Amino acid sequence: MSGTVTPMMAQFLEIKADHPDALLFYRMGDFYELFFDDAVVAAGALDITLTKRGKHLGEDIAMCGVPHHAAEGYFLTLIRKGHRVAVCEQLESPAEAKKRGYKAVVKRGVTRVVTPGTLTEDSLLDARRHNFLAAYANVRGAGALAWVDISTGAFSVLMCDEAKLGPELARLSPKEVLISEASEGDFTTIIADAGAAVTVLGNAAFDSTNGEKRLNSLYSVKSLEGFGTFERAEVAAMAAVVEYLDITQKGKLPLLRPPMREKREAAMQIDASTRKSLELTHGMNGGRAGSLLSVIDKTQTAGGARLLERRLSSPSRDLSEINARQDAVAFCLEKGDVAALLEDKLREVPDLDRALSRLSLERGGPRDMTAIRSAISQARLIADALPMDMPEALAKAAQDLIGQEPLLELLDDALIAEPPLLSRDGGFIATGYDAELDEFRALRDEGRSVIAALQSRYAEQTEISGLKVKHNNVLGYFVEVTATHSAKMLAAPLSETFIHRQTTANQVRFTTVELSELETRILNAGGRCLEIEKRHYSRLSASIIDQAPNLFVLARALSEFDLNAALARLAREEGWTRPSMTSEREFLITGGRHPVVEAALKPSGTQFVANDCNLSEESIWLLTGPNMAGKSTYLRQNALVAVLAQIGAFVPAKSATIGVVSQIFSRVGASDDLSKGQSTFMVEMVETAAILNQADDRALVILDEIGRGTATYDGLSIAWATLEHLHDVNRCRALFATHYHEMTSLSDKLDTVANATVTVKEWDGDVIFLHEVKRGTADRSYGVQVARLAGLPAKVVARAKVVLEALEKGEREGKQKAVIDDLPLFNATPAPAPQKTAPSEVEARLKDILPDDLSPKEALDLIYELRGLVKTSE
Ligand SMILES: Nc1ncnc2c1ncn2[C@@H]1O[C@H](COP(=O)(O)OP(=O)(O)OP(=O)(O)O)[C@@H](O)[C@H]1O
Repeated sequence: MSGTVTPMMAQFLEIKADHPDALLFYRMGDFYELFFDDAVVAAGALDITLTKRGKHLGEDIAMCGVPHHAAEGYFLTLIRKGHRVAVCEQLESPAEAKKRGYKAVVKRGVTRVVTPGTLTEDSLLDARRHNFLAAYANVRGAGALAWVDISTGAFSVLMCDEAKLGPELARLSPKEVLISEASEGDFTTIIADAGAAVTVLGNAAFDSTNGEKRLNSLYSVKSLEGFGTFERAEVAAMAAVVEYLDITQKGKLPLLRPPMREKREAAMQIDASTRKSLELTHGMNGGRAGSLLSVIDKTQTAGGARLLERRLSSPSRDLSEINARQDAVAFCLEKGDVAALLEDKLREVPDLDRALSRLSLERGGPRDMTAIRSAISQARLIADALPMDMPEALAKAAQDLIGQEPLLELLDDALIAEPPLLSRDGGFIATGYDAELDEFRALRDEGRSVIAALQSRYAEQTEISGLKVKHNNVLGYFVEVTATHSAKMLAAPLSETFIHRQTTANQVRFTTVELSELETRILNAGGRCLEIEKRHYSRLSASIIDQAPNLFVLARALSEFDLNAALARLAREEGWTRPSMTSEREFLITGGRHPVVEAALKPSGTQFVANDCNLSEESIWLLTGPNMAGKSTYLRQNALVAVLAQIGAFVPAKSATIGVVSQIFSRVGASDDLSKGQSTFMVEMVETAAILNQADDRALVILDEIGRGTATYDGLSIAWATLEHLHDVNRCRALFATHYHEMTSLSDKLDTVANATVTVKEWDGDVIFLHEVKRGTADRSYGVQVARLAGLPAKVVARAKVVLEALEKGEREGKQKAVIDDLPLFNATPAPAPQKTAPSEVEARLKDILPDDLSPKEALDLIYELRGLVKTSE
């Protein structure tokens, strides 16, 4: 048999051939099975047992499987590990297949390809984050990036040249990026660096002419002009996204909203490394923890949380937009009762966007419909409770909250309060909605009580009290008695009513004409109920999808209210203030704080020390100060204040006046990028170069210890020249922290450079950090003292002090090298460990004395006594 291929295996191989790059989950009854190499890979990745099933061309076929009801979790694990999954379902029942012939194989086909960018299930998604699928297209040198969140339908596109691709991907953090075969080599690294999966599509998917046709038919328009004027590259990128959705969703396209054309000039520019170092939406470990987002997110709904993430990823630089957003937050803050009511109602709002998209992909259920119902009804309640005089942004959103009353009424009438998850088993349509359905339901349910009545009648008639009417899938309904009653049942007169069906070891089973008729009626009623409910489900689904564009707008309005109420709560709870925004180049912050560091200090009861910053007059501050004093914290807190101000939030400060910031650059801390073959110093220089080449006069630049990764004089020279360049060429606002005290003299030469320092106190040889930023320069670095606090062995600290003193003396006298040569050699023998000795006689005697009780005479006597003791021990 080794050379033959079973019909089922032939079917498997045919389907697999169409999906070579995905793990094929092949449905067999209640399981998904994987075969051959797929099985080996999946068993390893999922840590499940690898078995064998038959042979193919003489070789064992490797196999593993997972139960279908638990499959989602396995999909997620595989996707997280970088795999793609093709889900192959049975397209007919085994009974249907049998009709075609005894050996016919059940028809199967791939219904969906699960990839990182195309997830829709709540269980596979983080509700509070977007899950973007992006495509990058390049048409005759012009680049464009399109991205979609298929779980919400939001679709955007942006002209984006190659140099800007990295920063844009860092902003969006998509899960998957599509590129064409032709550009495969060029962008793979940039995409992988952004943490996204790279998916390569044939060049045809990026064809802009066919793409335009595809998009026109998707949106049922003659031309895309109604949505904006799109460049060829933009059309190509959008078309690739749509093509890919078509492939992975097997023709069931999600509800895509009309594409939004983003303009780069509208948003504050933040590059990838700045985003990372400021930890805006992701902490250092890549998750939400430790990020600014995690500290400021007080939203009640998943949609609100996603809107906040979106805003924080691209703060605005449009003054009127920023002011309008701040007006909305200020309103919620002033009208505390309105905000409280909003929050109260919003708490009940489910994830409308995602429910809607699941319904459109036919992956939804009755609970998605009730989610939509309760979102609409909460929106209505909110709209009714809102006052008339609201700021523009809220007034506009309030209008979008209403208008869905007919749909609400329909869903209210049609659906029960708490329906089941799946539509498959029915039971979600409300009683009284459809008279025919109610009738069949009564018959179905009544059938059960009729069966019970029949059972007691038969028990009486046969005088067999243990007689039961049961049901199984083979016989349907049947009468069952134990074998002891078999003779009685098989003889007249009972045999005239009870027709023998089956004898098992202990039981005998019968049917009756009456029972068969009843069975048919009951079964039909159940089937009819399901049929009717299914029809209603499709109708309701269509009514909802018909309203999808308006529902997306409604969802957006709810998110807007949520976000503003949340930002107001944040301002109230944390005592934040409204920044005053201008179109000039001011930057004046009093009592500024770092929200994340402050939150981290809170549990220990440590007070965060607030600090001022004024770049309005001298636009560059050169900050010196000891290690650990709080320089990096100070630098970042000022950048974060600017970011928060421009998303429309209030800021952690007593007061703030900020001229709108166009770009933020932050070069803080150092890390190797060994994957790119770059050393710490190299990474630092690449990032510094980017800043010096790009920062404009409205930028805010933060540079922390530039040049520390190389020899002292090289580092100092680079830092010096960098500062001069920022001052002369970039003319931006900047905070520059350094340990090179020599640089403080630059403030005398450059008119807009000021010196500032973070203060410390020295106490008994130790440093005490005051974390206060003042104008002026630091006198020393205190590096050695800080090292001591870190637990460096005492001997090393002592030695370091000696070397430091010698070096400082040498520098003063201009003969550094000679002094180093003169230093006594480091004594490498370890210091003897301090020994614990028993107290001496003198110490023991002293311990017993109470000095206050001694008269002068007794004290003198004691001295003689002690002296005597010392003598004896000598
Ligand atoms: N304003 C502040 N108020 C209270 N604590 C602060 C403040 N600023 C910083 N700290 C505390 O001091 C620690 C060190 O701060 P930071 O890393 O900013 O110092 P640094 O001067 O940049 O140090 P280094 O020069 O060694 O990099 C912080 O983790 C925080 O706990």
